[in-house]
Amino acid sequence: MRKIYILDYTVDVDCNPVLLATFVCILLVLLWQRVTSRINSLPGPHRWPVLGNIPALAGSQSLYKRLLELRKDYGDIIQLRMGPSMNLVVVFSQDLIKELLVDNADKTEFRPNWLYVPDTMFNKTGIIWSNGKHWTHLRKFAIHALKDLGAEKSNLEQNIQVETNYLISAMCKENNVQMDKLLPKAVSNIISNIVFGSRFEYNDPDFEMILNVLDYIFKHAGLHLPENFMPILANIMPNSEARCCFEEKEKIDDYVKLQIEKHKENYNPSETRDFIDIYLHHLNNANESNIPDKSLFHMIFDLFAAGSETTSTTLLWIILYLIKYPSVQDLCRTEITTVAGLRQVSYADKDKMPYTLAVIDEVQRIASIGPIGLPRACMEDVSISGKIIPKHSVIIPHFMSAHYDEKYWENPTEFQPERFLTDDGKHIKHHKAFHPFSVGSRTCIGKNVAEMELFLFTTTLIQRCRLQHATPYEPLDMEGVQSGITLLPKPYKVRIRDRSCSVGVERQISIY
Ligand code: HEM
Repeated sequence: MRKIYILDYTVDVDCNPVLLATFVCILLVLLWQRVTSRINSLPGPHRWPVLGNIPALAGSQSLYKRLLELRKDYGDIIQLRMGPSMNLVVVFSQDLIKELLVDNADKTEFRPNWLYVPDTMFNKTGIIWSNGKHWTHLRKFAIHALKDLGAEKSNLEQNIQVETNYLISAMCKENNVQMDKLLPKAVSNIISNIVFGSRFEYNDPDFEMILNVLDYIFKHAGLHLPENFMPILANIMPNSEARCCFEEKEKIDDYVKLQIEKHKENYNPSETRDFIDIYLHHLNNANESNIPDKSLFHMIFDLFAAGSETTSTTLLWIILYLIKYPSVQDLCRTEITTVAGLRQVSYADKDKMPYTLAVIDEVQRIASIGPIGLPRACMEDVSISGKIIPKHSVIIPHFMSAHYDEKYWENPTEFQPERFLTDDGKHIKHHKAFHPFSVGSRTCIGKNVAEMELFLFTTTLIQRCRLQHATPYEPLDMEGVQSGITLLPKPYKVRIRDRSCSVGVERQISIY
């Protein structure tokens, strides 16, 4: 036995060098945790050695809910340690989220590109997961390209109208259609039109593959994956979900590469078919392009990843609320048919349909499909409400807490579309604490596209179909399940009556 002196600790240990080294390592980790927990004084649950607070979050199916439970104990800014060294700060309530993302936008607009899973998948080069000048260039480019392609003009509108017609005929064609499989197809076809200049048939095997991969990634690549905090697990865990995500994504990568090559082969500088053409024009025209070639490839994945699942999940929630509140559905239908009769609804009609818009907004608020935002990071200390969020923290704005903030919303747990209407009921009222598309310098670039899709899909569906709960003896569960990134409604069944057909064909659709 020998005496060992480490700082102020004195210990007797056996001289076996392996045991000695292990012992010293553990001691250093404990000391490190003790020192850093004193420096960082934000409240949070007890941290375990090495694992930190991973056990506090593990097993919780819905991360957003677990965080709300922790809020009750630790307040509106909580700090968690993920693994041995990653600091995670969760911020609740409208006032604090505004202070964080708007007042401190320049300090909190970063993505934490040390989070292993998204960092490996997005490779720091797309819009979603890049930072600095590269991100600014790509974001600007994509916003302009979406505008040029008609995100605010008739091109996009026509594509959405065509797709709503395909969707409704697919819904009404057979019994027991699975809506959670059909809606992502309709919505992804809008992105496909933007990016590739064409839509897919719903049974196209490439399309099925793209959607399956996106679905897998959305369900599995959330912040909850332990590989994010301990990358080594991706190599040693036999069924590492992170590794499966990387393998799945390669399938989309191969498809996108092929499409870019095809576009290059029949490229015509005087024609603009889609996003890929705009990019090729940019490469041809710029003397010195600030956007590297591989970025196109990553931007395309970003648009599919960010624009498909989010929109289709919102539509699943809208249908759920319409069957839960048939009188709301009737009011929408009266408004829609008064304005448009049986003709195709256009986006210009929206100014005359404030109630229907208010219903869409209220569903986005109450369902909060992105209950917690995509992770941000601060590259320097940020002070909010007198508390310091330490440099290099991963920051999570809890958007659902803003959507239910009693300071800004009366009876926030109640579904009240009228709260989004002006007193005379003729216009939409804007609310400070409403952030379905986030706030600050990193807000969603697809907001205009998404709003047009939500309006045209919802109005056309209500205009053409009567939607009813197919199993009214079973209560509808309005609480969602967080599936990776988004909050999905629990399974429900809808009876759908096609109003455009005089005999009124009835079908049943399911949302699993
Ligand atoms: C209802 C549908 C949608 C919702 C709820 C939604 C919501 C969001 C949210 C919450 C963010 C995170 C912003 C942040 O970090 O603070 C985001 C980012 C983003 N969204 Fe959307 N989105 C939707 C549709 C779309 C569509 C249709 C597109 C593409 C056409 C799109 C493209 C993007 C991109 C590229 C980003 C990353 C922005 C950046 O990091 O700079 N989104 N979206």
